[in-house]
Amino acid sequence: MTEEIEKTRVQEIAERTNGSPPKCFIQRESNRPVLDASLAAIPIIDLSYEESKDLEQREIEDSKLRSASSSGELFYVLGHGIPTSLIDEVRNITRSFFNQPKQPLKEKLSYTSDMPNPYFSEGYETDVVVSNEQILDWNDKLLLNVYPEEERNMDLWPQKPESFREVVNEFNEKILILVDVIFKALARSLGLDEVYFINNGSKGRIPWRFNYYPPCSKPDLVLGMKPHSDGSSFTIILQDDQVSGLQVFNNQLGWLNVPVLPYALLVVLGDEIEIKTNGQYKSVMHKVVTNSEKERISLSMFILSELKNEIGPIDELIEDGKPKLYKSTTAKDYGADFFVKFSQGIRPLDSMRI
Ligand SMILES: O=C(O)CCC(=O)C(=O)O
Ligand SMILES: [Fe+2]
Repeated sequence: MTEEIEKTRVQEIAERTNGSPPKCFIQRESNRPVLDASLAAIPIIDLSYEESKDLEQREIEDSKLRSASSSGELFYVLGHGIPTSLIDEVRNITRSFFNQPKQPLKEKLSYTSDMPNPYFSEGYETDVVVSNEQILDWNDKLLLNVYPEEERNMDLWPQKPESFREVVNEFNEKILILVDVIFKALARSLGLDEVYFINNGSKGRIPWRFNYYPPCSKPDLVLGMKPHSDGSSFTIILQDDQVSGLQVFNNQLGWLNVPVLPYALLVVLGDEIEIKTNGQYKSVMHKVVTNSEKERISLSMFILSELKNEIGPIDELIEDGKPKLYKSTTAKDYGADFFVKFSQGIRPLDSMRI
């Protein structure tokens, strides 16, 4: 089955088996999800103050950001200036690519790359199988390098729905602005020059991952996505507007369900920011659970450094005799390491600690 999965997709298996997961998807007992976990209290940061002259309110929002980031919480952002109609369109093209109206598997498989990219796989994919012991995630994804434009591989961009490319371009323009706003707020909240991250290549690449989780008849035994933290500085996630599934790990309370907030965007800090801030800000552990009733979609946009850049603790943040807690590496080497470890459920960040 693990070999077969490379030629088919979870959606097809789910349809063939009526949502009943084959053995390679069944989690070991210790990793099985708690589906009725409590709801996480997610901070909501209003970005509309970021570019305004109301510095007092901006400081309030920055301190919420500082508090969430240093305690390993994810947060929602509102006041992001992206029209709700565009957000709806992004969800529509995502559903439409995977499922509505039903797209033949063969057509979708034509967007699978035959040249694997060691830093970030591209195209219509499911879990990369690196070992026979591996337990697979119950999801399919479409990965596209959206930014910078020179790195786009247009052969892998769906022709259907017809509006796909236009909607991605329009959303990308808004996301690029939002990324700057978030980077500035992060830098300010750390006491760094506002443009620190923007000017040193932290906004180097932004691959997008459209995720599709089919209904699963055994949600208590299977995971939509295994526990992980992202390799990015941060990831912006557009969640399904109706179906929840994302869970976040809280040190005191364990795994918690992330509530749906339809027109807010979720920000999840990743490994790059934890390394750069020498652990002051935390990369967030999260996973996805499935359900037996409804399919679920999401879109993750990973904000990653330029490949040639060094990722290591920032000098200004290790002054005052603070010890360096993380090694330095290049974004290229970290990406390659991440790619191999992610599929095996190993956290690459652990080998960066000194
Ligand atoms: O589906 C989600 O809500 C989260 C997906 C995720 O964690 C990822 O793409 O890295
Ligand atoms: Fe993630």
